[in-house]
Amino acid sequence: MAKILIMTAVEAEKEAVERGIGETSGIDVAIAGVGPAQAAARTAFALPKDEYRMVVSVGIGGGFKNRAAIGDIVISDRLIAAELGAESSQSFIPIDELGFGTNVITADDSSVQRLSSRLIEKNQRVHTGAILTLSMVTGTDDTAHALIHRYPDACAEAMEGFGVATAAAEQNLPVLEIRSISNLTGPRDKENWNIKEALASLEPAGAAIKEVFA
Ligand SMILES: O=C(O)c1cccc(C(=O)CC[C@H]2O[C@@H](n3cnc4c(=O)[nH]cnc43)[C@H](O)[C@@H]2O)c1
Repeated sequence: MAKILIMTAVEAEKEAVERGIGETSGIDVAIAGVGPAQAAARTAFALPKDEYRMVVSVGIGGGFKNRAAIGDIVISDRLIAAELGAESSQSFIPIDELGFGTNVITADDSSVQRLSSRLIEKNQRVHTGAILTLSMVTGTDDTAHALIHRYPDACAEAMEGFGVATAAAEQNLPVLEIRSISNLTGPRDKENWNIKEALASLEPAGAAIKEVFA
């Protein structure tokens, strides 16, 4: 049976996910690197190495205030390249409207729901919604508010999901993104990042991927 490919940005995320998965031959976890370009390139490089039926981008991320708190898990129903488009004096114009492709890749709804239910059974706090992919961590309330204004269903932001999804889509493979929240989006405040708690939440995420899909 074809396998599942999980892409994490860094080794610490990979190790956390692998602890949750335990022993299995049906899932490979690979390092995507940080940022959408490297994530797309590394995913495209990994996919021909085996036969895969699904790709999952997993890692820590920033939660939008009042939508996801530190330690919570967000599962994407839409993976969005939040900055892919053009700025105008009036508003942001997404690349779809410019006629050059899309900045939204949609996840399979039943996969999102099954994974969400499994994580709730594991007593995780779970949200489903859009996850934004950015090249720069949001560092002001103004930017966070502008992003929410542009994407009202956004729950979290990170830097790899749309890159991973773009490589998967090129192979007509379904994709999911799962983020455990390490920080809230807004003013840069490293003291309030809790990477340890977010990495701990990636373990049940890995276990749930295995139990639901593998
Ligand atoms: O600003 C710093 O000093 C700093 C220190 C440690 C890590 C960073 C990162 O930018 C990590 C980016 C990495 O983690 C994901 N991530 C986590 N939170 C966010 C966020 O609020 N916005 C975007 N990305 C986030 C991201 O996917 C990268 O893999 C900075």
